[in-house]
Amino acid sequence: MSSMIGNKLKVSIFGESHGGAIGVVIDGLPSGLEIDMNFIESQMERRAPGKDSFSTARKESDKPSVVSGLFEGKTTGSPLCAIILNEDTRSKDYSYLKYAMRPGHADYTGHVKYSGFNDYRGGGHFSGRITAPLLFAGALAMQVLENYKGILIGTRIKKIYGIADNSSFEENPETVVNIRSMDFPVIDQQAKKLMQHEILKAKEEGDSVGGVAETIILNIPAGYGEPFFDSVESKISHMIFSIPAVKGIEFGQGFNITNMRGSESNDPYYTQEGNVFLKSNNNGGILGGITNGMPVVFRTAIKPTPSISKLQETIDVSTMENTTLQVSGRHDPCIVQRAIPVIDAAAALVVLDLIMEREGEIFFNKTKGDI
Ligand SMILES: Cc1cc2nc3c(=O)[nH]c(=O)nc-3n(C[C@H](O)[C@H](O)[C@H](O)COP(=O)(O)O)c2cc1C
Ligand SMILES: C=C(O[C@@H]1CC(C(=O)O)=C[C@@H](OP(=O)(O)O)[C@H]1O)C(=O)O
Repeated sequence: MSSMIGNKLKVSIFGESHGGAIGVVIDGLPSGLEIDMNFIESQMERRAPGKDSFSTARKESDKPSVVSGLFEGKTTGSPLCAIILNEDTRSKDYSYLKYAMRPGHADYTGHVKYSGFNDYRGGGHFSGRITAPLLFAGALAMQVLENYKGILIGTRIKKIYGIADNSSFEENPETVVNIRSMDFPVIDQQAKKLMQHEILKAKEEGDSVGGVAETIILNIPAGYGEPFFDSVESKISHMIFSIPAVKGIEFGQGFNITNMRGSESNDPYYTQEGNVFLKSNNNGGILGGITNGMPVVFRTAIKPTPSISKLQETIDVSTMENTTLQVSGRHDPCIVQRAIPVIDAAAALVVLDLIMEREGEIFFNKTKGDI
């Protein structure tokens, strides 16, 4: 199993949904970075389960406890470890799921790979719950990026089950920061109502829906990225595909760029007072795997929640017979709104790693001004 990601900034996550706790170890953080735990907690609250009728009924406080690497509000330079307790497990919901494989979840693939020794309760290490420690690490990275580099990240819901928010996601600091304060971050309020209606309708019918999230990374300077294999797109995609339920990612115009001619898709350059700008951003802020100074824009496709109470066909791996299954228990009828802060955080980890690859600690020492 590979539970570690990052080059200079290494993040390792651990735990299972129904175990004692889940957590994260962040290795490679420079010492002396000021960390505001209130900011991290506010991001974790955005993801926490059990808040409303659009999400799972499992209630977790998701209050992180830092056990190392932080002293008097500043990083010490040693591995920073945070733990989040699992307080509201109800493992009996999974008693019949030891052998009956949920279609769409990782039950069968996990069973095969780990020879049936995997903790299947609550999806174990495959659970969306494991995004809580990832979010902790990413929220820490987000505030370091904001405070030391002015880089801002925000994600909105672009689409839920065919209902699209067609208003533009303005590439400016106000929009990107404001979107983070919304519980259900849709810009067009009419579209928001229709999306919420679709979620509740699916829930009533014992079903689920998915959708698309759109992310903007603002104020990222030109020149970051390590082609060939550590291009910015590759690193972001690697990270985003680690989030359970993600099934696609596109940058800039994405697949739509194939409907354009080169004369339309090329982003023209111009210069003003010695600085270089681009007139459009069809390439999503990345060329040759390197940032070009425009906002990095990407969209993430999130599938409908696999655990649904509609009758489904499956197999029983103990008898190797065909069977049927209706999943009960507490599940998100839609994952998109809860994945939004996780995507912000995951993107922040990639950007911070890219900066550290290029600038190392010099960047922090320079900007801290105390060394
Ligand atoms: C925040 C979040 C919440 C999730 N909630 C649920 C859930 O309640 N029920 C469920 O079956 N899957 C849920 N998932 C998705 C599954 O964990 C995921 O589909 C499963 O691990 C299989 O991985 P894959 O879809 O990436 O192939 C959630 C994912 C995330 C990121
Ligand atoms: C607990 C969380 O979400 C869980 C993600 C999840 C899954 O299969 O991914 C299944 C459900 O777990 P349980 O059956 O234990 O309630 C969700 O509630 C969380 O995100 O913190």
